[in-house]
Amino acid sequence: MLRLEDVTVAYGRVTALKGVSLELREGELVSLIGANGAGKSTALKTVSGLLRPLSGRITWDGEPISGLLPREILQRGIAHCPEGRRVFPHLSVRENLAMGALLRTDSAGIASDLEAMYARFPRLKERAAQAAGTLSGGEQQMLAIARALMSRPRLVMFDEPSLGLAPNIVEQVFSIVQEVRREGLTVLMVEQNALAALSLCDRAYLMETGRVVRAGTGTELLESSDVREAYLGGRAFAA
Ligand SMILES: Nc1ncnc2c1ncn2[C@@H]1O[C@H](COP(=O)(O)OP(=O)(O)OP(=O)(O)O)[C@@H](O)[C@H]1O
Repeated sequence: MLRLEDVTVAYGRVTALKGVSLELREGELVSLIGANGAGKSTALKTVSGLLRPLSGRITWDGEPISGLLPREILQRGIAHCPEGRRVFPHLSVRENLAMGALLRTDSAGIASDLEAMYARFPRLKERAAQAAGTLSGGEQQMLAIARALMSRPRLVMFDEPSLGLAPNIVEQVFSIVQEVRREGLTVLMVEQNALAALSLCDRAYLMETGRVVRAGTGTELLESSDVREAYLGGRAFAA
């Protein structure tokens, strides 16, 4: 469905992705893990058109998409739920959700999706008229997820959805990620919480300094001694 082949991306003289190749099949939940600065967020930003690769190819259903504008990528069904939520703080919850549907023209569909989001996230319904910047961190994360889903994507990319949230909220966020996937969406998730990311996913890629250094099923990576040492504090994984 999505394929990156030998993708290189630089910020000026800093090369953040050095020939990254990875793929997602329809309906999969794929995690991207690795230390700070490994290039995980850069990979997502490149897929969503915020950054342009210096070289390499990105294809979506076999069609090249590198070089397209972010809105063109969104129109093709790829939504990005960015790190740090990035809700529009001065807009209301409802307006933030509407922004997610900005490129859609099916007003009846938008209205019914809005109701579906309110049913899934009752807290957002209660706070529909409230400025998004006044929501708690957990509520803002729910809003960022709902906003991404309002575009009716086929692929949704979550960048560090659990970052800075209380443990009970983290659990909720991960259960939403799983729910979204069960509903048939394909998910690409960047996570610092490697244990959770590997436990939830079908497959995962481990990145180090701009390269993919390991790929496999979540279980394979959980069981690999170097992943355990580096990311799980050496703890054995009890299934
Ligand atoms: N706007 C930028 N300008 C210059 N260098 C950048 C910029 N954004 C990221 N980088 C560099 O690119 C590299 C990869 O960063 P990236 O944010 O993709 O890593 P990451 O794996 O997502 O890490 P984190 O978990 O800390 O977000 C890092 O060395 C980082 O310093």
